[in-house]
Amino acid sequence: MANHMNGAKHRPQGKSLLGGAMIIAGTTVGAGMFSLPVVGAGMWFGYSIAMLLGVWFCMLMSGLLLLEANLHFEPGASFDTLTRETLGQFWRVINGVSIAFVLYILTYAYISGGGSIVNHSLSALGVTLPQSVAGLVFAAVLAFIVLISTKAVDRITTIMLGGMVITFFLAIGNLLIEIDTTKLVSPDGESRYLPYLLAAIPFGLASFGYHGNVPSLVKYYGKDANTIVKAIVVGTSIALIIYVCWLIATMGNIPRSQFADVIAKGGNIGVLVEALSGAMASQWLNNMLTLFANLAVASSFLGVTLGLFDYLADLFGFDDSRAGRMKTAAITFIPPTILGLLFPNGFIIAIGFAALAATVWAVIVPALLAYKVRQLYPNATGFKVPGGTPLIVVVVLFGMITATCHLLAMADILPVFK
Ligand SMILES: N[C@@H](Cc1ccccc1)C(=O)O
Repeated sequence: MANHMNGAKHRPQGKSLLGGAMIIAGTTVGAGMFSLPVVGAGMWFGYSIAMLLGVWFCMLMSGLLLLEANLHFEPGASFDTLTRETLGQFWRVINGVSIAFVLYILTYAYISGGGSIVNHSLSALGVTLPQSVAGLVFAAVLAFIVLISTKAVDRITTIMLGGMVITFFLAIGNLLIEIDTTKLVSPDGESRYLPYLLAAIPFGLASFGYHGNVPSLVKYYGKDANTIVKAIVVGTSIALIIYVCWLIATMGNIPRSQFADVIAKGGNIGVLVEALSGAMASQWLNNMLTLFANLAVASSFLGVTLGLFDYLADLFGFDDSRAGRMKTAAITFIPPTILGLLFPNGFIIAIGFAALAATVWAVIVPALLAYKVRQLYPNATGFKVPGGTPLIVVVVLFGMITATCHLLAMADILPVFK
């Protein structure tokens, strides 16, 4: 799920490392995860794992660079303040636009993915709906929760996270036991693998996005660099472990050639879960897997839209009265829902565009912020990410290469597995 930042404010004293790590892991693990086996099918397992490790490292470093810059400000200062005070108006605007874009496009991705998985669940009950209508129902129910209050979102996401942990271990645990290692190491289908890596990198980046929560952690823990660093390292490592298990479970059960089918059907969450269901003997575990997918998308939807809701309320100056919240809800939910009705299957495309915008505010801007604060405060003694300027260059290059990969794949210049 994403953006558990609002939950942080309500947490009582006694701030454990675990709480922060869960905020980061909860934000990181979300819809991006469901795109990984689909976009990784071309390069398959080994290269997918190598890509995840590389992306995890770069996204961890960019988060720590953001933290380094953030610690030069008072707790509570967020992206807007950081960019305004260090990089100036130009970057402030670019940054703000890219954040808003990511939140909106993710909301659309969740409506598309939510429609797909709700539809898959209903079909098991013998109910068939057009997918766009299923997306509308999914969005309407969850938007209502956001409209009620931040507290409602906080309570419900906590329950959902608990449900996710249980259903993940039941369903994936079983899939992990049943994997066929020959599927993992000697896949079927065409013999080209490595060229497909480039087009998949943006999806790895989106899956490891959590950076909106770094300022929230500084606000939550104060200037306790040590604990925040640990929370980010532990939180992103949990996500890495979950993704590796997820790739083993999917690629160890669905043959590579069958992924072409999943992709031809749009690669949406319901289609992937359906393909995975075929590999499961027990109907009960099958239901657990479906429930897990529903909860994962729903909790991400709540997290992201709450972030978008607060962002837009602040931007347009709408207050917290009933009328104010209705206005904010209208601009938060209506545009992505209309998009969901018009294009119910744009899930994978939306995650790709989310990654493109995230290269700006979650990768390049954090590196530039750290570079700038090091120039402004050369004698600072606080937390500093090791690696000096070379590491900053690596992170900026990673962002630029990922953005380029996405644009080239969109222009049909990079090979995409079909
Ligand atoms: N990592 C989140 C998406 C995300 C991207 C960027 C920032 C925050 C969240 C997901 O997989 O759903």
